[in-house]
Amino acid sequence: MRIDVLTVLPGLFDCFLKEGVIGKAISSGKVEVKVHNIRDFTTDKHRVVDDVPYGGGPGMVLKPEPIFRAYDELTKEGEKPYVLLTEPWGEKFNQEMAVELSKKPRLMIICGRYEGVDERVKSLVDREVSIGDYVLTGGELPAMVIMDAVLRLIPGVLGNLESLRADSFSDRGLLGYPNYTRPAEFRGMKVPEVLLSGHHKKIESWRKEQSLRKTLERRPEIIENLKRKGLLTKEELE
Ligand SMILES: Nc1cc(-c2ccc3ccn(Cc4ccccc4)c3c2)n[nH]1
Repeated sequence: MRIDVLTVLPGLFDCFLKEGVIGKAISSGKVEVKVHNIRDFTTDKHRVVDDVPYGGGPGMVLKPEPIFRAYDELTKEGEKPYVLLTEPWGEKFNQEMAVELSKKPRLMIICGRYEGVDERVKSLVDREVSIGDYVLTGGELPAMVIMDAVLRLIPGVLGNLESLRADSFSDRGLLGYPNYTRPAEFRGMKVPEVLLSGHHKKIESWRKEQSLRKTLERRPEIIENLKRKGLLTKEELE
């Protein structure tokens, strides 16, 4: 997969693209992520990317020209990207959308700043995406959240963990099961016996039951959603 990011703050992505699972996926060439400074697509001496809003009002708006110039330049050759615009009030990002986006060969993520982008930029956009009902200062963190959730789903990015997670609950949006590691008892808190039993079938069913129970308690709508889509097995429904 290739992702092109358009932003006026490219430096925000430096650590994200170097560290951890994402950093390894990029350095190994499993995925390609290019961050482009919108300012590099201006033509004036002062490299202006924003302007005051028509009709008055506070703050500044990102001008359409530099963004369109970047889009034209970056789509001259190769497959057309599926274009996302991060927005405070876009479609809510979730695991289902992450799975869908992970199947696209190429993404472009336009990151707004200030009061947002000129409305005409949305003629380039396939999906306006919000990462939650809270207001951030710009679209870069949402872009990193989306890339993190999408890139970890690319085959080979999670390495050998991926196969072990083949039927991963989290990819159906179920909440995770409790994790424990040594010591077996810590400040009087013991690790559940089943996890020390070495009985893999029992451990697997305990974990599945924990995940379903936690999801039913905290996010019953996820269970209803999976039931409606027929994505819960018969034994999971019992
Ligand atoms: N989930 C989520 C996404 C964003 C987001 C995304 C892009 C931009 C571009 C500018 N801002 C700041 C802004 C604040 C208020 C009104 C309009 C714009 C952004 C915020 N906030 N929260």
